[in-house]
Amino acid sequence: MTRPALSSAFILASASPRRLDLLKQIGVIPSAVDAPHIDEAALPRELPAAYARRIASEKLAAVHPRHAGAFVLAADTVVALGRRILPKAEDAVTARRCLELLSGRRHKVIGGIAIAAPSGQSILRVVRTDVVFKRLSTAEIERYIASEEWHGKAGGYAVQGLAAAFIPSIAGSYSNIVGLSLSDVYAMLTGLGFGE
Ligand SMILES: Cc1cn([C@H]2C[C@H](O)[C@@H](COP(=O)(O)OP(=O)(O)OP(=O)(O)O)O2)c(=O)[nH]c1=O
Repeated sequence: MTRPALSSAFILASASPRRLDLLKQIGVIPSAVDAPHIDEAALPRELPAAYARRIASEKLAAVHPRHAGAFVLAADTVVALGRRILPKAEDAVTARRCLELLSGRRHKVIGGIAIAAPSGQSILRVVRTDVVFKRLSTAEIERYIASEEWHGKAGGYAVQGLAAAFIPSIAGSYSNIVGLSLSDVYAMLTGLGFGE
């Protein structure tokens, strides 16, 4: 099946290959990728949704000025256990700690999406997906750690890989967990006149 490509200049302000693939899935082919470099530390007592919104908007603000006249999209994915923001796993110790916390529990994946239009107008959305993890044995956690699939992932897992075996139910957008809720991106882009 060929997907019709939508045509305005579109900058993806994200280094995430997942986000690039997700956009391609709905026929949005970025003309360029320009990754933001910002401080992603949470503020004291900052709640997960406020954090996702702030970071997505700061990523957009870091990249947008370099691309006047284009659509620019930035996003952030946060794994939240109650009021607690889990880290992006960059090492095995962090990934193991995340999996131990998620084991046998329900958590939220919160996606912040920020898009600027050539008109200068910009919009922000926060999208929530509920994810249930089965109880994980120590052996399951160690096998998952050995897979390295947790690397660079919020909350230390990737639903699009082996971790799918640990997730009996999801409520809400699946693509939001992977990195970008596609129905929300589509609604935001069409609302801003993209592809007209
Ligand atoms: C929970 C989960 C997260 N992830 C990924 C999506 C994001 O790439 C990453 C969260 O980190 P982000 O900070 O949202 O994004 P990033 O650092 O990859 O890219 P950039 O800041 O340049 O936009 O975790 C998955 O791929 N699968 C999952 O199931």
